[in-house]
This record gives sequence, C-alpha cells and structure tokens, in this order.
Amino acid sequence: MSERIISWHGNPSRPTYTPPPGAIDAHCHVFGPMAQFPFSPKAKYLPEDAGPDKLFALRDHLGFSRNVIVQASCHGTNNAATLNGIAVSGGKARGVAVVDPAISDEEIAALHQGGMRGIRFNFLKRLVDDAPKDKFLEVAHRLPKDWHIVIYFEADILEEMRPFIAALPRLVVVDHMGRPDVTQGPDGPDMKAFRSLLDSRDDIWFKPTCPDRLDLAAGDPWNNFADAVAPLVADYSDRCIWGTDWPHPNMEKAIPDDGHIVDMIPRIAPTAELQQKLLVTNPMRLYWPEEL
Ligand SMILES: O=C(O)/C=C(\CC(=O)C(=O)O)C(=O)O
Repeated sequence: MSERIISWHGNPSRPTYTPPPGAIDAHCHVFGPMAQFPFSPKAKYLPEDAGPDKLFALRDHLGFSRNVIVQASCHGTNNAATLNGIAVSGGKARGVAVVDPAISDEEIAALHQGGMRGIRFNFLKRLVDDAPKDKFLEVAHRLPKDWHIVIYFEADILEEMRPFIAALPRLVVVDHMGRPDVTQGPDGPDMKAFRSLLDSRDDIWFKPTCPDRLDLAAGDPWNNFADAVAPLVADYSDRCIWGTDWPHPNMEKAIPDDGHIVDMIPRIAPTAELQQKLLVTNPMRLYWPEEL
C-alpha cells in the first residue's frame, strides 16, 4: 500500500439547511498530517492529509460549532493525531479514542485530560485485524464513569454482538446504526433487529449517519436512507447524535458532497425540537456535560 487516497469533496456545496446554534458534528476524523503523525503500519488505507485545519474550515462552511473527532483505524491505537486535533480546536472539539486494551489507567487519565470522552471498538474485518471481546470488556470496566463506548459493526453480526453489548458497563453508541440495509425500509428485518437492540437497554444510543455508505447503490439524495431512518430518530430522539463522517474514509469511489450530507438532517429530524436534540442537547450530554 503506497498510494495515498483522497476520499473527500474538494469543494462541497453550502447546505440549504441551517443547523441550530451550537450544533455539533459528532462523528468525523482527522488524518495526519502524516509527517507529524504517521499512519499505523496496520492501516488498511493510506489517506492524504486531512488535518484539523481542513476539518475546522468545513465545520464553519457547513454551519457547525463543534466537532467530536473519532480516532480512525488508519491511525491504529496511537491517538496523537486526534489529540492534536482536539488541542488546536480552542475547546471546540472533543474525541473518541481507540486504545490497546492493555492501556494503563494513567494513560486513560491522560486521554481524558486531552479531551477524550469515549473509546471505540471496531468490528469491521476490512478495517481491523482483530477485535478481542474479552480484552475490550476488561478495559471497558476501567474507563471513567462518564465515558461511553462507541461500537462499529455491520448488521450481519448484530445477533452475535448481543451478549457483548449487553455486558458493556458504560453507555453505548452504535456507529451508523450498525449499518442496516436501508433499502429494506423502516420496517425491514435490519431495522427491526436494530430496534430490538435499542429496546434491550435504554442506554444504547446510535448515530443516524452515513447516508452515502448505507444508501450507496441509490446514491445522492439517498431517499432509502431518509425513509428508513426518520422513524428511528422520531422514536428514539433522546438517544441519537449526528455527524458528517468527514473525510469519509474508503468512500473515494463515491465521494459525497458534505453540503448534501447536512441537508439530510431535516429529512430524518423534521422538527426544530428533534434537530436540537440530535445536534445539540444529546451530543452535549456525552461530550460537554459540564456545560449543561
Ligand atoms: O468513518 C467511519 O465511521 C467508517 C469507516 C472508517 C472507519 O471507521 C475507520 O477507519 O476507523 C468505514 O466504514 O470505512
């Protein structure tokens, strides 16, 4: 792997939709810059630099106020690039770390000091070599009480994930709703299974994100995504947070326009009240609770 990849739009449109004041892009990443923060030797993709300067310019362009930077798999368990993004944000970013489960309690405390408020367990085989559930559970028990656990898996393994998720000792946030097949519609088997997971614990949250990934075949404007996801947001409105997923790792063959991604928000959260919860109140509870 030597060629570096660009997976983001060079000139995204300005959205038609205006997010409320204080809106948080609660799922995005930074890549590098590589000269300062090299990628992991185990990285499954090698992106061009997409550093905090680009991320914050996009934040302003799209009308957002803050970011939650999620450590991407290309940086492995070295969180330096993400911590740098948080550090140079002037208090406008916090993060989610990916850690070696053998991390010490002192290192966890340092991550908290650096603005991390959760860790991510990634179960996608195309992104990570292994996902040891027993070790993940052990480290989960050592997290600060007010941290949460972000998990990323695909719908085909939801059933085998259930016992692990049930055992997690912190609030859980599921990335991209566990990647349901949105073409099945709001009452299809994947959405039904995901709803039953949400019903199994009232502290399982989700990100109704990534229309570009989940409605890839139909493409922009991602109508299947809007139809399947809007009822979920309406029914679980206190348990969802939203993000752009910029710089859209692995989407180089179908790069989304970030302005259009933002314009999905009023289609899945049609009222001002739902938008306020999705973009402000809910993510503030997880990332800046001291300000509430
Ligand atoms: O950005 C996302 O959430 C999804 C990703 C990339 C990713 O998670 C990672 O690299 O850690 C994907 O499906 O390729």
